[in-house]
Amino acid sequence: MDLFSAATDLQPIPIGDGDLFFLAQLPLAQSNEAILAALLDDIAWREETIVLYGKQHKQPRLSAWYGDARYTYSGRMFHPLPFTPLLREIKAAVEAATGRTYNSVLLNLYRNECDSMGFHSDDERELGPEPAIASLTFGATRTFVLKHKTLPKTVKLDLTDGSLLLMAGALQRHWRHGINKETRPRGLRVNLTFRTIF
Ligand SMILES: O=C(O)CCC(=O)C(=O)O
Ligand SMILES: [Fe+2]
Repeated sequence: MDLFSAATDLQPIPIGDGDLFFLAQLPLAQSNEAILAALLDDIAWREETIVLYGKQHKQPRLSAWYGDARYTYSGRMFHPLPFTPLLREIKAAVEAATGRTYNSVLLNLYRNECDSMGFHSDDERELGPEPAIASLTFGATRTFVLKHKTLPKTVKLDLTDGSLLLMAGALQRHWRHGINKETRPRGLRVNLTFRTIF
């Protein structure tokens, strides 16, 4: 093994109770900056509202859903928009790197340090018992936090521009994950999670 060159394929992160893999830079046909700019332009970003204890809240981020399948998320039915050519191109690169196929993608736009995602498992029935979820990041680095459901274990990963994280196996069964708000200024970040919906 060449210890001095950066990995070009997914490397396992030994976490236990599930499978986690990381690649610092997914090989892509365009620069990260060009893809980020195109995603900001192309994607139909929406500010969704969620109802918590009968009260409406704006989600602390923008989101969009593209794919071939219908999907329920937080009890709501989402009708995905059809994949754009850019999303198909990115999906092909993610499929090549992960050796799996996907039929939908959830995109999240974190506008600044105040945007976040609460702790959750991507364990909806439609994703199957051991879902493979491939998470691709463009723009600002944010810390991805995993918390074990029954053990006092927390794992933190910096998801940097162009990086790919693959969650698979029993991970969603045993761990929750989320993105916390930050106190120091953060620029804009786009994250794409590719999934297969059955
Ligand atoms: O933004 C991230 O890195 C996490 C996204 C996520 O967990 C999800 O879309 O389910
Ligand atoms: Fe998630």
